[in-house]
Amino acid sequence: MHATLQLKRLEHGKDLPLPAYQSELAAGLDLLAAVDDPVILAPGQRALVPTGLSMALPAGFEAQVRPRSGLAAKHGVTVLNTPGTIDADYRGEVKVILINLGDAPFEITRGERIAQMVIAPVLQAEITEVAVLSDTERGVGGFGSTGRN
Ligand SMILES: O=c1ccn([C@H]2C[C@H](O)[C@@H](COP(=O)(O)OP(=O)(O)OP(=O)(O)O)O2)c(=O)[nH]1
Ligand SMILES: [Mg+2]
Repeated sequence: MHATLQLKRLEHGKDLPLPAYQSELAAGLDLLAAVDDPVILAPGQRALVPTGLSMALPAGFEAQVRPRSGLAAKHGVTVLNTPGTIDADYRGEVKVILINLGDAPFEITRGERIAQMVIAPVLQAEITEVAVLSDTERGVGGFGSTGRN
């Protein structure tokens, strides 16, 4: 599937490279921290980190902001609201909500790759209210209901 992603570098991100796929078939585009000064995340602390980017996704697509496994495995740093949702009609700055679940302070420096963004198709469903739902074998069972005797 082909889609064009329009990216705009904001004033405070003009010197940072545009996100790029890091390998031929990479799913994610790395997002960089557009912080001026380093930000120290204490254990348990979170921060809304600017990327210096705004964008226009094609209609019918979203961008998902996801953690980088390296930061998670090495430092316990992840994206709090993963997967973050960027709507196709959002024109504000893309920001990343990072949280430090590790046990040491983590320093976010300018230009560091803090998260990745995956472009994915979305379906906007037509909503219709009903009084009765169709019967199924599963019915109301969930939360570990299958495979029991
Ligand atoms: O990790 C994220 C998640 C969201 N956004 C931006 C793009 C998205 O289109 C907008 C709204 O996100 P969301 O719908 O998740 O937040 P909300 O709390 O429901 O805010 P709103 O009422 O603005 O929809 O915020 C980001 O920059 N980063
Ligand atoms: Mg919302």
